[in-house]
Amino acid sequence: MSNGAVDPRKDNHSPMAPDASAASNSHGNGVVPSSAPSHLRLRLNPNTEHNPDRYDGIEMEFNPLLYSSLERYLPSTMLGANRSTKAYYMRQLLLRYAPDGERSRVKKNKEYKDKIMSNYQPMHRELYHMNPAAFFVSSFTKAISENTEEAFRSIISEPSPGVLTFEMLQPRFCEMLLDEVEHFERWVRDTKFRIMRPNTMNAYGAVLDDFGLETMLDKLMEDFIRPMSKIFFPEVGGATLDSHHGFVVEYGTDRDADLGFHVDDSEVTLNVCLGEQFSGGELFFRGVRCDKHVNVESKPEEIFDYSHVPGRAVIHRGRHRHGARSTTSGHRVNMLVWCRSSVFREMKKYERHAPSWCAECQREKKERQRLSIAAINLELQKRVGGAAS
Ligand SMILES: O=C(O)CCC(=O)C(=O)O
Ligand SMILES: [Fe+2]
Repeated sequence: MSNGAVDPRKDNHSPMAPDASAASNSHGNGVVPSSAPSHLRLRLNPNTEHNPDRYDGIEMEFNPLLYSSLERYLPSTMLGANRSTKAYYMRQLLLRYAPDGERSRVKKNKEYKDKIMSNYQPMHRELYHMNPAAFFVSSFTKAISENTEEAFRSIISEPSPGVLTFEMLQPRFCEMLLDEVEHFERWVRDTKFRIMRPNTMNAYGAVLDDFGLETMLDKLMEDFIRPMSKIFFPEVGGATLDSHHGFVVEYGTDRDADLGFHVDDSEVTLNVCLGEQFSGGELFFRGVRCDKHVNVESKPEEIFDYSHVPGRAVIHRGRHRHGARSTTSGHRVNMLVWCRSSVFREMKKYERHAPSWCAECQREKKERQRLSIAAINLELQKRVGGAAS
């Protein structure tokens, strides 16, 4: 991103956790007074003479236009309040309806998928059922069947802490998936179907779950990603991954060029390069951070660049800040599986301690310990000095 801040990357289809930038903005604008408006009622008819405020620039979950429209329904005593106060009250009101909103979002998504599934004819049907012997290289399936840290370590390299890479996909699988994605995109163009892109930061790419690959990717998560995450990322819910968002991203001169600095909406991300010929497109990593520290600068030892190789996978925590440099020639396609743990997300809400996986929280904790040990030493020296004199 141009201002250097980290973008919490979201997909369009899953419930949104409060993201770092929205949280800091709403506090920064002073939008959140201390008490909730339990008594707030709207007028039955709008006050058409009232000229509502504009709500652009206040980052909250609902569209600014919705706030402007709703403002005319506020009780007359509220109309003279400042913009932040009005926005706060309207947001509380809208949130009361959020569960319904969520239900209708899920329903719409199902309708969207059903429409694709009943019209799209897959090209390679064998992709839609997990077949480890045909999909994966033998070193990977062997390590998975042994399922020990030692077996995984024998195929993995960890060029920077928390960034694990290994050979994963057979060239034939990569080719077939590339064909399938192209075939799907051709169908989208021919039928003028309006597709949803994988997330908020890509203009190209496709959601694999939307055109039939959801069950296969669920199996990929359960039987292949989770066993590794359980060993290497237990502190972010690696053992309890239970849902995923699977998609492909596409880069090149006639596609997206690069991808800004961000964190994923995942606990663990699997990123595998499918091909084809390209130069550039390196992933750059900048350390793991919690919401509070997402924009804290990186330490030199956290700076790491990785060059994609077709068939090779990278697996990392979703909160490991990263981005992709420009693909300067050719065409690069990567498959991503953002894996989530509902248990981890629920427990995070009640967590009081600094998370063990945030490098900055751990640095702060060590600094506090260092200062308190120094203070104790100083006090001891004073006492010893006092006793001696
Ligand atoms: O282009 C890449 O390899 C990175 C993609 C990525 O980080 C993402 O889609 O979340
Ligand atoms: Fe990412």
